[in-house]
Amino acid sequence: MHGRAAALGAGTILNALATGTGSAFAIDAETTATVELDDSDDVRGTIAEAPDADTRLVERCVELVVEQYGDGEGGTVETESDVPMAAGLKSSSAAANATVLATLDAVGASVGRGPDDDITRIDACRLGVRAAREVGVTVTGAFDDASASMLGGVVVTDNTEDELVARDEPDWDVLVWTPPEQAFSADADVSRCEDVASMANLVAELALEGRYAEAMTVNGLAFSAALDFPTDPAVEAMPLADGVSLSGTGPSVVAVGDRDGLEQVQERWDARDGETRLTTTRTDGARIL
Ligand SMILES: Nc1ncnc2c1ncn2[C@@H]1O[C@H](COP(=O)(O)OP(=O)(O)O)[C@@H](O)[C@H]1O
Ligand SMILES: O=C(O)C1=C[C@@H](OP(=O)(O)O)[C@@H](O)[C@H](O)C1
Repeated sequence: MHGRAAALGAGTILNALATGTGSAFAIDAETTATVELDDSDDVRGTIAEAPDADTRLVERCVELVVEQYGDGEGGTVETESDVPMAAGLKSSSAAANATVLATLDAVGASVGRGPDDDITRIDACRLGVRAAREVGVTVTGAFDDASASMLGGVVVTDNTEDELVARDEPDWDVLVWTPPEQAFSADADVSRCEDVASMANLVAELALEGRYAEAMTVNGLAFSAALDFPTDPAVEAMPLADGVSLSGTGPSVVAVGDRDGLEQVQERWDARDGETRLTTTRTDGARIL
C-alpha cells in the first residue's frame, strides 16, 4: 500500500506564542512524504536531507491515520523537503501534513468536502497538529502554520481550539532570509512571548482588517525583541518592502512586497550569512500526488 503527498512551507504574520491566536501564509516551498504500508508492527521514518533528525512526528502521523482509517498496518515514511528544518518556515507542519495525506492515500481514504469523502483537508490537518502535540515539537499546536500549509493562502487561527478564524488568498512576492542556525519551536521562551501579548492583539486586529503587511511588521519587531533576534534585517527591508517579520520563532526573516523592492532587499540581505530566496505565496495548499 503506497501513498505520496506534498505540503507547503509558510511564513508568519502573527506568532501564536503570546496569545494563542496566530496567522501565517503559505509559500512556494514543499515537503513531500512517501508512505509504504505493510503488515509489520511498527512505523519507521527517514528524513532524506537529515538522517539523524527526529522522525517521531512523521511516524506518529502515520500511526494516527492507520488507527482511524487503516487496519493496524506498520511500514515506512520518507520525507524530502526544500523547507529548511527548524528555521521558522514551518517544516514541521509541512512534514506532518504531507505524511497525513500520503498515509490517507495509502489506506485508500478519500480527502475532500463531498458527502462520500472520508475526511476534509482541515480535519486531516488537525490530525497532524495532534501528532505534533503528542511528540512535543510545538507550543500551541501551531494550527496557524498547519492550516496555511494544508489550505494555502493566508490564515488567521485560534490555536487553543484549532479553529480557522479567517482565510484569504493574496498573491505576493516573498523574500526569505534563512541564517545558518536552527531554532526549535519547542525551545522558545514562551514567557517572553507572553510579555508582548498587547502587541500580538494589535497584530491580530490588523490581520483581521486585511492589513497583513503592517501586521507582520509589528509582529516582527515585537517577537524579535522578545526572542532576542536582531531587528536590523527588518529595518533594512522597511523602506523597500510592504511588510517584514521574523518568521515563527526564527531565525528566518520574511518580507513581502513588489518584486523590484524585494530584489533590492535581497542585495542587502545577501551580505549576511545564510541563504536568501525570492519566492511567492501559494494559494492551492497541500495535495496527494
Ligand atoms: N522534513 C521533515 N521530515 C520529518 N520531520 C520533520 C521534517 N522537518 C521538520 N520535522 C520535524 O519538525 C521538527 C522541527 O519543528 P520546529 O522546531 O517547529 O521547526 P519549524 O519551525 O521549521 O516547523 C523536527 O525536529 C522534526 O521532528
Ligand atoms: O509551536 C507553536 O505553537 C508555534 C511556533 C511558531 O512557529 P515556528 O514553528 O515556525 O517557529 C509560531 O509562529 C506559531 O504561531 C506557533
